Formats: sequence, structure tokens, C-alpha cells
Amino acid sequence: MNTEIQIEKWLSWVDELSCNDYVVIDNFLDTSTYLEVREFFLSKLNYFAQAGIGALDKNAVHTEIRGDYTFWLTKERDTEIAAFWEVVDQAIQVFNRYCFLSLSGYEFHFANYPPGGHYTKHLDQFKNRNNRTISFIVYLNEGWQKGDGGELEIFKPDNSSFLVEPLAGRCVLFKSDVVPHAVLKSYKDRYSLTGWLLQTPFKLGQFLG
Ligand SMILES: O=C(O)CCC(=O)C(=O)O
Ligand SMILES: [Fe+2]
Repeated sequence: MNTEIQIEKWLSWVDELSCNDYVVIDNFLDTSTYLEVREFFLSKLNYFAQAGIGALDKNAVHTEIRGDYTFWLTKERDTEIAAFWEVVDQAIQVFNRYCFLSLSGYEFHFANYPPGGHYTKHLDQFKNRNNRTISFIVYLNEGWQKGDGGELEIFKPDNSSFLVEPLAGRCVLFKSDVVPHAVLKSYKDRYSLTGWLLQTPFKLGQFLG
């Protein structure tokens, strides 16, 4: 991948994100990276655990709020998706350089919403740990059709909203602290890679926020 072209693309995405608080990017990953991520996702499906809400010791399962199963990833262990981690590192560099952010980490998980799964309207920053700065989702649903549900609903400041279909290869980035969003009930297994770019140290974030 030509790094300069990639940086140009990042600049236009970051521009849109700064103006609107979110950006939707189709065909976000190159084909080989996308296939690596999807293959790795499928190979881990037996190891997913029911997701909870809340940070650290406050985490608890509430299926009436969120019904997905997740598998947490780490760059060090999950080298099968090394090309994806490079994309994340590049994103962090661009945000820090051009948006004056001080991102220095990230956390990502795979998510599967089984049929009937949803996630009610929420913000991604935890009450007791507000270092999630940019939410970062890549969808892995091939052949997704209207009627399959599972749309991401994004709420704007005037409380109007719009739907984003979780189409394969589509990425959504948004500001974690200001964009309320929900996942509508899915009628099929719905696959994604979801993460957050983190501002650290998070204690300072909590102090400031
Ligand atoms: O998968 C999505 O579209 C959004 C998931 C989400 O909101 C979350 O995990 O916090
Ligand atoms: Fe969320």
C-alpha cells in the first residue's frame, strides 16, 4: 500500500469526521487485509463470550441492553491480522498529527450479534473511564440484504437519526464521547470488528472530563 496515498485518504476521512462527528467509509481495507480479518474472525467464533456493559469491575451482562458476543483482540498475540494493526497505527499517527489528539492506545474486539441481538442507544465512553476517543467499526457481513436488520443507528445533535447498513468492508468512525448510537435488532448473525482509539492516561481523561 502506498503510504502517501493512504495518508491522503485518511486526511479526507478525518476532515469529514471533524465536521460531522462521524464518517462512513466503504471498502475501507484492501482486499487481502479484509480477507485476513474475516478469516480470523471465523476461526475464533467458538471462543466468543457474551458481552457486558460498563468498564472494569462494573462490567455486567444485560441482554436487554446488548445482545452481542465478543472476542477481545491484542496486537501482540493476534499477528494473523498484522496488516489491520498497521492500519490502526497509521490512523493513530494521523489523528495525533493533524487533530492534535494524544492517542496512544487502542482496544478492539470481534463482535457477533446472533439473530435477535441488538444494542440500545448509548455513548461509548464509560462513566468511570472516559478515555475512549474514536469509535472504529469494520463490518464483515457478506451478502447483507435489506430486511436483515442490524443497522447502526446514529443520532445527530438535533436527535434526528439515520441508519448505516453493516455491509462487508464498510467502516464507521465516530467521536466516542458525543455520538449516541444503537444497533437495531439483527435477523441474521451480524459480524464486526469494533474498537476504540484511546487517549491515555485514562485517569487524566477522567479528571479532565
Ligand atoms: O456494531 C456496531 O455497529 C456498533 C457496536 C457498538 O455500538 C458498540 O460495541 O459499542
Ligand atoms: Fe457503541
